[in-house]
Amino acid sequence: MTSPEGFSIRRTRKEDYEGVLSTLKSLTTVGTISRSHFESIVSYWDSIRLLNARKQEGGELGYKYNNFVIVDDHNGQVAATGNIIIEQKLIHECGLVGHIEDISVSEKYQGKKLGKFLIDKLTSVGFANGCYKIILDCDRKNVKFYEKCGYEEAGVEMRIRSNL
Ligand SMILES: CC(=O)SCCNC(=O)CCNC(=O)[C@H](O)C(C)(C)COP(=O)(O)OP(=O)(O)OC[C@H]1O[C@@H](n2cnc3c(N)ncnc32)[C@H](O)[C@@H]1OP(=O)(O)O
Repeated sequence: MTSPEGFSIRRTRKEDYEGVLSTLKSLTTVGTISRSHFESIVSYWDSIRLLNARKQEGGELGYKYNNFVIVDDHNGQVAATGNIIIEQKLIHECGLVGHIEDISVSEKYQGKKLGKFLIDKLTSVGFANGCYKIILDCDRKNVKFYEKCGYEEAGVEMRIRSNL
C-alpha cells in the first residue's frame, strides 16, 4: 500500500503529543491531557502484545493497540489519526476481532483521501494480524465514507452512558 504523495503513515509515537490531540478535535472533545499522560498511554499501547504474536513479527504486527498517524512530510504535522484495537475472543476458535476507533482527519486535510488511506491501513493491519472481521460504530453521516472503504452496514449499535 503506497502513501498518498507527500504523506507517510506510522504507529503513533510519544513525540506526536500536540499533533494527535489537535487532530482529535475534529472528532470530539478531547479534554486536558498532559504530555506525560499521553506518553504513558503510548507506552502502554506499545507494551500490550497479542497472545500469539510471533517473535518474528516485528515492525507493525503483533500489537493489541494500533494507533496510527498520517504525517505531512512537508511540515511534520499530524494530518490524521486512528486506532484498531484487536480483541482476543474465545468464539470462532479463539478468533480475533478488530475494532476501529477514533478516526480523525484534521479539518485542513479533509477531502484529500487521507481518511480512506487511514482506514485501508488499519484494515490491513487487522487482517495481517489474523482478525476474522473488523467492526466500527459511526454516525449515519459517515456511512457513505465507510462504504467507500469497503465496509457494509451490519447490526445495530446499542449504548448506555454513565451518569458520572
Ligand atoms: C469509527 C469512527 O471513529 S467514526 C468517526 C469518523 N470521524 C469523524 O467524523 C471526524 C471528522 N471527520 C473526519 O475526520 C473525516 O472527514 C472523515 C474521516 C470522516 C473522512 O476523511 P477524509 O479524508 O475527509 O475523506 P476521504 O478524502 O478519504 O474520502 C474518501 C471518499 O469518501 C467520501 N466521503 C468522505 N466523507 C464523506 C461523508 N461524510 N459522506 C459521504 N462521502 C464521504 C469522499 O467524497 C471520497 O469519495 P471519492 O473516493 O468517491 O472521491
